[in-house]
Amino acid sequence: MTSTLILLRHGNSDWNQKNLFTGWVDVRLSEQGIAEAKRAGELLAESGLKPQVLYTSLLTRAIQTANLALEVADRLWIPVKRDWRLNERHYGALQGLDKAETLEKYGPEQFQIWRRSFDTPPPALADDAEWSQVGDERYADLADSELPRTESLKLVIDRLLPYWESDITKDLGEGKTVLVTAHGNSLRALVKHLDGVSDAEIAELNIPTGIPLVYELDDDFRPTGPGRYLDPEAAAAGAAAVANQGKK
Ligand SMILES: O=C(O)[C@@H](CO)OP(=O)(O)O
Repeated sequence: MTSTLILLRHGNSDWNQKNLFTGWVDVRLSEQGIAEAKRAGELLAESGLKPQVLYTSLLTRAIQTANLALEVADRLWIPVKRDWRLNERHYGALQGLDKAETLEKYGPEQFQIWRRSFDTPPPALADDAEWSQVGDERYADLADSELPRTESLKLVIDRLLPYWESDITKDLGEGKTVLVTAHGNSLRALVKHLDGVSDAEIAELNIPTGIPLVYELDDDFRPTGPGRYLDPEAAAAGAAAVANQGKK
C-alpha cells in the first residue's frame, strides 16, 4: 500500500527573526511565521492533499504552525500525536546566542561544524543555564539520561528513527496521509533517512520554513520518487536564506 507523507517545518519564529540559535528553547512564531503557516494551509488545500493524522514536536512553534495550516485547510479536527523525539536538535551551549556574533567570534569553519557537521555536537548546556530544559514539565516522562544537553544531527537521528519506525510508519502502513510538523534539523534527519543522503552531503541540505514537502512512500516506507515542495520557487529561496544565516 502506498502512502503520503507531508513534512512541514514551522514558520519563521521570533528567534529565527532575531538570528539566535534556538534548539529546544520554546519560542513562538513571528508575524512572518504566522503568515507562512497560513500559506502552508493554502498550499495543502490547493494541492488536494488531505492529512489524516498530525504528528508534532512538543515545541510551541511547531504546534502553532500545524494548527494554523490545518485551520486554513479545514482539517483542524484530525487526530494529533506529539512527541519530544520530533523536537529540534538541542543546540547545547549555543542556545540563545546570536548567530552573527558566534560566526564572528569563532570563524566560519567552527560555525559550520556546529551548525551542519553530522556528528560533532556543540558544547553541552549547563543544567542551571538560562536556556536549559532541565526541570521543564513537558519532559517529565524522560529519564534524566534521555534529556539532551546538546545534540549532533547523528544524535537526533538516533532518537528520532525509533519513533518513525514505531509510530509514524504505523499510520503510513494503514495508507494514511500523515502530516509531520517539526523543525529544520529534525526534518533534515528524516529527509537524510528517506533520501539516503550521505553523512557528508547532508551538510548542504537546508529546509525552508513553512513550505510543505511531500513524499509518496512504498510498502517499505521508501520514497517512490523525490520529495516535492508544494511551492518549489519559495522553497529554493527559503533554503538559501537558511544556509546564509549568520552572515549579516
Ligand atoms: O537555531 C536553530 O535551532 C536552528 C533552526 O532554526 O538553526 P540552524 O538552521 O542554524 O541549525
